[in-house]
Amino acid sequence: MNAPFARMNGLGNRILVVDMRGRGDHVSAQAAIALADSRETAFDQIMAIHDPRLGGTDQRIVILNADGSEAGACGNGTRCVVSALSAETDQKQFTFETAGGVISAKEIEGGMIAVDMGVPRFGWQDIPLSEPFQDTRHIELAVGPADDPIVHSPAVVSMGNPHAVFFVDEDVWSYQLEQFGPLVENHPIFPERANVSIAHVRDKTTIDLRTWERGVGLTEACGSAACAAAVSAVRRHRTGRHVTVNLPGGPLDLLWREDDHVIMTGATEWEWSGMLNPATGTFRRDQEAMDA
Ligand SMILES: N[C@H](CCC[C@H](N)C(=O)O)C(=O)O
Repeated sequence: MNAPFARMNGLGNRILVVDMRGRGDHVSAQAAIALADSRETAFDQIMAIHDPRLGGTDQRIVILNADGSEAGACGNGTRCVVSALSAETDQKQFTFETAGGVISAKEIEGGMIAVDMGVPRFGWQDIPLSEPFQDTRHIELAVGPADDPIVHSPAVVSMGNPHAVFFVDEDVWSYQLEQFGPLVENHPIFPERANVSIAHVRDKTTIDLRTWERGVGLTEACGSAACAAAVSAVRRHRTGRHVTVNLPGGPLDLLWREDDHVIMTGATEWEWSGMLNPATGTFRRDQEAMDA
């Protein structure tokens, strides 16, 4: 039986929201890879909406990367899920179970969606790292020649998924992230791999950010990386707790509240809808979308 899906994006982060409610199966890794390979459905994350299984949650979300691996968090995709669900009913506030923990999100004015991404974790076992680093604000890791590294000493944090953030002095576009991103993603210090970002702090309230996503590659936007950069900048005394993070696809508003929760607010966009086979990834677009 085919499942309805929508192609959406959160600041250019390409998301397929698949409605798996009322069924027992899953979107397979094979289907994910097939959909990622097809030009029309090429995506960064699949957000599969399943029936809830934990009390107090509205839905369970299974998040898949383009390589078929599972992710514990996806901020941009979570906003797309809220936008899709709130279009169905009058409900504006949701609580989701994800592999990375329970998160809540709500639609606010102007179609913007705010996601409570939960509490960042900084312990080396939480990220996880393969070696005990006590101070995860800077870990010993450098890319390039030892005497003149291209980037070095990233801050590391788990936002439900692992992140390494290199703070740089130059413009983020002057770095070949596509070259060293995969090396850092797969470095043995990260036993579960990592999402890799370069961050440039413009001023106390503004960060520019580019991300190489684990299991995906370069993306227009990565919401959990924006959270990772914002909390890391605070830990390094570079910014205040409320910042704008500029991603290639647009800005996100980030607030690290005093109760430790990280609130990420931004836009989403619906592109088109269709039906897909969750086992194989074959799909068809709705006729009206094709005629449009
Ligand atoms: N695009 C996502 C994150 C994807 C995470 C994924 N690449 C991983 O952790 O494996 C976001 O907006 O937060």
